Amino acid sequence: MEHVLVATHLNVQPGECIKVKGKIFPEAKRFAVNVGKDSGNLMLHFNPRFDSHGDVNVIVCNSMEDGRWGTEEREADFPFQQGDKTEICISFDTTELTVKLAGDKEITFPNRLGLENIEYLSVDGDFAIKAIKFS
Ligand SMILES: CCCO[C@@H]1O[C@H](CO)[C@@H](O[C@@H]2O[C@H](CO)[C@H](O)[C@H](OCc3cn(Cc4ccccc4)nn3)[C@H]2O)[C@H](O)[C@H]1NC(C)=O
Repeated sequence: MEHVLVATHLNVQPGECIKVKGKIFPEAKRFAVNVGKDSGNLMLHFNPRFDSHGDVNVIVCNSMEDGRWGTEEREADFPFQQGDKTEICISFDTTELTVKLAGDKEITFPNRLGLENIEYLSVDGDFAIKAIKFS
């Protein structure tokens, strides 16, 4: 997937929130929000798939360590629609990450890398960013 945005040299602390607001393309196949240390060390690859890799309307979450993917987790909820505006809020602590989604849905994912801060954010795929907010 092509990068829509890459932010580096961040210093997001546990309990702080990374808010990504934007619009999903009308014909979107997939998009991803990645947070971690750098492009090869991701605490979370958050990847909603509308129709990609044989997945239809599934959120795939994974981690990446030294360029190698971890074990995927697939979520039951899929609060996304092609063409819609959406906002996700990622926060973390030493044990897990929390992704707040529209409709008060929430997804958690283990902090497998045990990172104490987030230095890297990228947004990839069929998504037009409106705003990024660190709070
Ligand atoms: C059933 C046997 C094959 O399993 C499939 O294996 C595919 C290839 O690993 C899985 O698709 C990959 O899943 C990853 C998350 O686990 C990512 O979503 C992959 O796409 C995003 C992506 C990022 N990058 C950049 C990259 C790649 C390597 C190192 C550094 C950056 N390349 N592809 C995406 O290609 C796909 O989710 C997986 N499907 C299942 C059902 O397990």
